[in-house]
Amino acid sequence: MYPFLKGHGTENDFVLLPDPDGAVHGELTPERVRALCDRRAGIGGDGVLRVIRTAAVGAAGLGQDAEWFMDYRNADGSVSEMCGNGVRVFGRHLAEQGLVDPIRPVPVATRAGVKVLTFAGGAVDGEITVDMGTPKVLEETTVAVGERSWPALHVDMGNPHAVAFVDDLADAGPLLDAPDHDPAVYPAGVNVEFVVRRAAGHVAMRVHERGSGETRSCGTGACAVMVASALADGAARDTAYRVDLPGGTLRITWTADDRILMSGPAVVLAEGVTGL
Ligand SMILES: N[C@@H](CCC[C@H](N)C(=O)O)C(=O)O
Repeated sequence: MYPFLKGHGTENDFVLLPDPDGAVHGELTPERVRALCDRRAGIGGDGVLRVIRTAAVGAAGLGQDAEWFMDYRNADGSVSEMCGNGVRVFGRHLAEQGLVDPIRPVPVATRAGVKVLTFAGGAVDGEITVDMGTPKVLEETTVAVGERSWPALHVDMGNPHAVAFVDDLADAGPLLDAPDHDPAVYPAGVNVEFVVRRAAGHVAMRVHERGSGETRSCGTGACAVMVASALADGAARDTAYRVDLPGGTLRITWTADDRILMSGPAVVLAEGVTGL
């Protein structure tokens, strides 16, 4: 038996595995991740966040100036570079356990580099803002669902995203199957976002996540959507957008010095032990 917690950020939900010194899990296998994320036979989640000290990971280049490393896995057991909702939940867990001080900025190492978290008013249960770094805007591509296809913009937020503007979010249909994309452009797969405009500086989206299927929210996806929307609106840099998702709302700011800040809630709602 080993400890776990359950948390979510705008209903993008995760199983957290405290493993500070890397002694609990050893190699976290895809089979175990799938068992934990199973919504009927497991705890259930869109992904797993292993909470491990950077020093225990032993890999160079993860950001040795951050004490903690977010080891993120998708529900299908695959590894991803980054999870925007997950890193807020990860930070809240560390702060609630007294492992970091929420009064100060908290650096967290990820496979996409160090992300710095700020807790509004130093409170663990308030809004958390993540400095997501500089977005990379890459090529125009296409995504397709069934017979329909849309032009899309390839935005890299540390992990890959294809953002497509649609007339109606229902147009994207039930996103039960992975949208088709060009494997030459996305050799490691892609997260696909469908977006509609609501008002100036306000959009709504649905997402099909690589490795997890349709989820209620995706933090890196909301950042990619904001970048694509701001570029399309000619409003890039020094601007803020509200992004509505099925599971809640995130506020995304593109700063004058080309960084993306994502603000939203994080909840840790249960803890226990499991033998899965
Ligand atoms: N839900 C996450 C993204 C998780 C990783 C993604 N599915 C991928 O494979 O890149 C978020 O909030 O950013």
